Amino acid sequence: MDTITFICTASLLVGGLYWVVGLVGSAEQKKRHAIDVSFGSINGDKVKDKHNQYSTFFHRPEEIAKPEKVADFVNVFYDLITDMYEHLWGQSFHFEPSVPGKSRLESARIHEEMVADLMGANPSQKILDVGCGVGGPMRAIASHSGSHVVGITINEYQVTRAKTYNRKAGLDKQCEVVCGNFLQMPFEDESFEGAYSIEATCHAPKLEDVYREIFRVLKPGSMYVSYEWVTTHLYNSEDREHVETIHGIEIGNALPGLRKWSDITEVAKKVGFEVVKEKDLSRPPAGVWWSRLQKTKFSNWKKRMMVMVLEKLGFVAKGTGEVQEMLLKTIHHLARGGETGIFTPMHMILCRKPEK
Ligand SMILES: C=C(CC[C@@H](C)[C@H]1CC[C@H]2C3=CC[C@H]4[C@H](C)[C@@H](O)CC[C@]4(C)[C@H]3CC[C@]12C)C(C)C
Ligand SMILES: C[S@@+](CC[C@H](N)C(=O)[O-])C[C@H]1O[C@@H](n2cnc3c(N)ncnc32)[C@H](O)[C@@H]1O
Repeated sequence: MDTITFICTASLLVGGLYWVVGLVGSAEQKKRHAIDVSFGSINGDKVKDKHNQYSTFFHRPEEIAKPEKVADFVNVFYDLITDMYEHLWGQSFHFEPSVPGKSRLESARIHEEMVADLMGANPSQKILDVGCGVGGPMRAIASHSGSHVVGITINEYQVTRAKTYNRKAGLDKQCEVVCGNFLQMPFEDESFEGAYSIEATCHAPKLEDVYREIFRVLKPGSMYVSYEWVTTHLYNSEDREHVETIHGIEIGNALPGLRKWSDITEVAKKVGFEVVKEKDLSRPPAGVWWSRLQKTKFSNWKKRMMVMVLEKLGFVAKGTGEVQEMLLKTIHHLARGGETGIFTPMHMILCRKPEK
C-alpha cells in the first residue's frame, strides 16, 4: 500500500468510526453534530412499521377526522421524533422569535419566561402545562416564577425524559409530569391557578374540546396563555401554493388540520374565557423564527445521505431515513409558511376565567 492509499483508507476508517459512534450513544451522550437517529422510545425493528402507521393516517383522511384516533396518531409521531428533536433542537419543542445578540436557546428561554410573566405566575400557585413535551418550558417557567408546574403529555416516553431532566435540574419537587390526554385530563375541577400551552393544542382535532377542558380545571380568576399554530389573514385557500404549504406543515407535524387565526379568540370566548390580549408574536419587529431552519437545511441533507447509507448497511433502524425525510420536507414547508407570512407558530392568546 503506498502512502496516499494508506492515508485515504485510514481517514475513511476514522471518519466512519466517528459517525457510527455518534449513532449509537444515548440521547444525552451524543453531541449535537452527530446524526440524530436513535429511537429511545421504540425498538429499532418497529420504526418502519410505526412510520407506515403514521403515514397511513394521511392516506386515509377520514382517520384524521375521527377525534378518538388523533391521540394515537400524535402519540406514534412523538415516539418517532422525540429523540431526533432533542438532539438538534434541545428540550423545548417550539419556535421563538430570534432576539438580536442572543442564541436560539436564550431566545427560547425569553419566549418561555414571557408565558410566566403574562400569567403573573408566582410561588404560591399551581400551574398546568398542557402538552409539555420533555419539559423544557416547564423547567424554565418553574425556575423563573417559583410556581409549581404540572405537565401533561400523551406520550409515555416524553414523561420518562421529562422526569429525568427535572431530577437532573433539581426541579423534581417543583415540576410534576403526567401521561394523559389533554381532552380528558385526570385533574379535579378548579384545581389550578394558571395554565399555558406552547405549540401543543394544534394537535387537538377540535380546539373547543381542549379549551373547555382547560377552562374546567382552572380556578375562577385564573389566567391561561397559549402559543397557537395558525394560518394568518394572508392565507388564501384558493392559492395552490398556499394550500400545499399548509398541508405539508400538517403532514410533517402530526396536525389534524391547521386553524385560522380568528378561530382562536372565537373558541376561547365560546367556552367561557374573557380574552385579555391576542397578538401574533412573529410580526415585525420580532426577529424571524424560521431562519435557523434554513441554516440547517444543507447540513441536514448531508446527514440524510449518510443515514441512507447506514440504513442500507444495517447500522441504523429500517425506516429511519423515511422519518428524517419527512422532517426535512417539513422544514421546507415551515420556512415557506414563514416567508410568505401565511402561517405563524406563535399566535399568542391571553385569557382569564371569569370570577364566579
Ligand atoms: C411544535 C412542533 C414542533 C416545532 C419544531 C420544534 C420542529 C418542527 C420541525 C422539526 C425539525 C425538522 C428537521 C429535523 C432534522 C431532519 C433532524 O435531523 C434533527 C431535528 C430537526 C431539525 C427537527 C427539530 C424540531 C423541529 C424544528 C409541532 C410538532 C407541532
Ligand atoms: C410540539 S410539542 C410541544 C411541547 C412543549 N410545549 C414544548 O414547547 O416543548 C407538543 C406536545 O403536545 C403533546 N400532545 C399532543 N396531543 C396531546 C393530547 N391529546 N394530550 C396530551 N398531550 C398532547 C405532545 O405529546 C407534545 O408533548
